[in-house]
Amino acid sequence: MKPLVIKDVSIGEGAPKTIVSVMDATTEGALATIDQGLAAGVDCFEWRVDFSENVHDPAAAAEESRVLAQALPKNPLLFTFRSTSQGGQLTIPVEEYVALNKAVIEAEAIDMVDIETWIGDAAVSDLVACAHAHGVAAVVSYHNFAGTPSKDWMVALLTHMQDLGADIPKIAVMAKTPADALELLAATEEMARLHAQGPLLTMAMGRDGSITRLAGELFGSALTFCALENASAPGQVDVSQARRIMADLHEVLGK
Ligand SMILES: O=C1C[C@@](O)(C(=O)O)C[C@@H](O)[C@@H]1O
Repeated sequence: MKPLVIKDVSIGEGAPKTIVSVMDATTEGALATIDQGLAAGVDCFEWRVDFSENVHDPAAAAEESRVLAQALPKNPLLFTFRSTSQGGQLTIPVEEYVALNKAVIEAEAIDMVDIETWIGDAAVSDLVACAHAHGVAAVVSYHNFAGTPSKDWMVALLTHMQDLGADIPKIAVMAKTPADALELLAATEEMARLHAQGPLLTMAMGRDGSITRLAGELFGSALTFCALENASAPGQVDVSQARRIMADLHEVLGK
């Protein structure tokens, strides 16, 4: 598996890299969150545009992406519109979703873009091609808040995302039992060992899934979403605690 190097961060090498969500309505608020994250040693930032006052204005969102990227000369910036069914704040028609993502990609300020699978393979491929044409890495994502599908189903989905051109295939499922966490880890391990061409991003949400957010170095998940002040999904671990635990695990694994 080849690491994905973006700015000063090598994703897929060593301990998983931390990422926190920026969930502010205004640019000033987002910049303050980024400052707070940088001070806490966060590696990557996810701008959750579904919280932004610019969400219905692609040109304003593109401009905001430039301002946020300027605050991050060394750390990757992921752009995400998260739909309601996937755990986000609102839902927009696919055409509006594609137009918003294209406007921000074409501004060439962001480093990665999150593309939700529910929009369908044709729209996913269209956005992946647009991202690659502008030097932006594609994270193709799937969320399931109802439960954890079988290992084989998750491996098939991760493989399909990769076939669609994803630089980072990503799945988040809900763990209701510790066995669900094991299922997600087994899918991640199998995908990493047999099929992955680059880094993966997988997690089980909820209290019983938290362990999957910390153990990625061994099982094959290269990035982990953490809580800065507020969590953006259930089961996220505080970023300082996650960094400590993952640094300790990295040391143990190196022995
Ligand atoms: O896709 C993800 C992962 C996530 O849902 C989590 O479970 O940590 C949090 C979201 O902000 C992010 O967009």
